[in-house]
Amino acid sequence: MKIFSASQMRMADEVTIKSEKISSLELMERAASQIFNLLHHRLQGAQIPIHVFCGIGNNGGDGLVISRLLVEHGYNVKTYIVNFSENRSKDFLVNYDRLKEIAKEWPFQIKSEEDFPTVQYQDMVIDSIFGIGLNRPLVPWVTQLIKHINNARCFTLSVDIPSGLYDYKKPDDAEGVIFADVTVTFQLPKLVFFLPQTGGYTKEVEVIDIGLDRNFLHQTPGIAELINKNEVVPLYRSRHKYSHKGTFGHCVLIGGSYGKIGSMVLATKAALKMGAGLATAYVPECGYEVLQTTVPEAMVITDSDDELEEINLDFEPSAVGIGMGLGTDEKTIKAFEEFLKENKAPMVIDADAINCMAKKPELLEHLPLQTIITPHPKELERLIGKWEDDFDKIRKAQEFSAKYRCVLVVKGANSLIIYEDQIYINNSGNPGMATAGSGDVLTGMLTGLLSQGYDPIRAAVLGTYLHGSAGDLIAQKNGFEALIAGDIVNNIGQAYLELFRQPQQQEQKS
Ligand SMILES: NC(=O)C1=CN([C@@H]2O[C@H](COP(=O)(O)OP(=O)(O)OC[C@H]3O[C@@H](n4cnc5c(N)ncnc54)[C@H](OP(=O)(O)O)[C@@H]3O)[C@@H](O)[C@H]2O)[C@@H](O)CC1
Ligand SMILES: [K+]
Repeated sequence: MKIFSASQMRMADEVTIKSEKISSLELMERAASQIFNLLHHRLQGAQIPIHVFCGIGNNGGDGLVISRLLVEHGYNVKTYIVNFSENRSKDFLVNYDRLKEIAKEWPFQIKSEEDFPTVQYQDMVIDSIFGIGLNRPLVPWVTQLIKHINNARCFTLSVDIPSGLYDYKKPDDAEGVIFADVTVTFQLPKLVFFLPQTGGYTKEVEVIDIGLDRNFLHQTPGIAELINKNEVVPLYRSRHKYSHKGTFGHCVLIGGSYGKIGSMVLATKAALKMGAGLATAYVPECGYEVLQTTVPEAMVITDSDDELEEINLDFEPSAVGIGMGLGTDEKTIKAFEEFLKENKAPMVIDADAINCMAKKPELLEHLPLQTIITPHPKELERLIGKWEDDFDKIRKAQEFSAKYRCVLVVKGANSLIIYEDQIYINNSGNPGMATAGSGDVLTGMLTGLLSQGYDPIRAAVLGTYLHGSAGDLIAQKNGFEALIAGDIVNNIGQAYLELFRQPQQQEQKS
């Protein structure tokens, strides 16, 4: 599913108004009535106090429509106008008058802290203060109002985006943003819902289709693509009856050092479980017996005793995964450099191989085109330097990717796959996957896909999704805490099957 910027959303709005020959007011009515329907369906007329906080722009206008419909259906509603500006939008004003016509109680004006209403824990709040139009810091009393609403800790529904969130940078005050239980957002999800610094402002996201112009949505490239099942199914390549193990390549996993051979066991097994035809593990001598015993399907080549000092392969691999438990000893860096100069096969670079490159950036010059690099945030920082906020991080990662023509898989709650100006946001996975060895499994999985001839961007997107999906299958059975990396490997088969099990519901998960 595409993600648009605020200006693209505004453009979609305008195009729809022209192509459908409807007014912006009608579009607002259509969008906001859908939120009302959702609420009505769940509340079934319950008489809990509902506080609707409306700004003075179109997000506020949406709030006024919801208020009116709630009043018309006999709900216990209080409407507030948050007067942060005199510049009221046209459609706000029309809906303001419409509400006044039918409501017994006129909207209450909030102009300063003295006007703040009491909101109780058992009440409900509809947050329609700011939408995607927020473009500068809030005046202090509006920040206070947001904190006042948050303090009530009552059920809060944000319209389109939690108020106080920009769609292009982190908030000025981390506490000056509505903490929403659910955000009902129009037509397409917003990037902020999936980034570590801002994703936590809403527990759930529901995307509602408000019928914006299909052609425009289809033809306009988004700023990012959210990856759910629907997006990855077309990436899967089915197998032919007459294929043989040579068809699926012979990959090599390189890494391991004394005490860190387990990472290689996980990665090697994962590559095979993903469908690589053959896999060789290249490890120091100390890893030989461990690998032969725990992954009998793999072949093993060994180097010196406790860490790698040389990488000499006696075959041309179809793909390489390197870095798990590798260490960053000078001799290992040298071996890695020599290997990079020789190697032509597609690669996945992880963990200590990333740290080796951070120590010796010249290594980056030798990467094969579209090498996949899979850093966690600390490793990423070693590659691209510090960032201001998540948006700056993405920009810097894009520049890095363009400079070295590499695919970055930035690991996190929603891993980002970045290739030059393309951004994919993985939407599978869960907090249980923040566990030792989870990254080693991912590297093995991506190597397994490259081995079968998947191109690197497809491999990165499909592999990251399946990794998260395998984790989700475990969490459904065992919960988050007991999830360990070996279970992810064991569920790769189920994750493949899950791709084709049932069509996905039109529902978003944040
Ligand atoms: N896209 C669609 O298809 C549809 C969109 N719809 C809805 O429209 C919403 C966007 O509405 P919006 O553009 O009127 O902006 P909104 O967020 O209400 O802000 C209001 C104005 O406040 C101002 N302002 C900004 N920052 C400020 C600050 N710190 N302190 C004070 N003032 C500040 C700024 O105006 P400025 O003063 O800069 O001229 C801004 O314009 C969207 O989220 C969705 O809910 C639906 O109705 C239908 C379909
Ligand atoms: K809002």
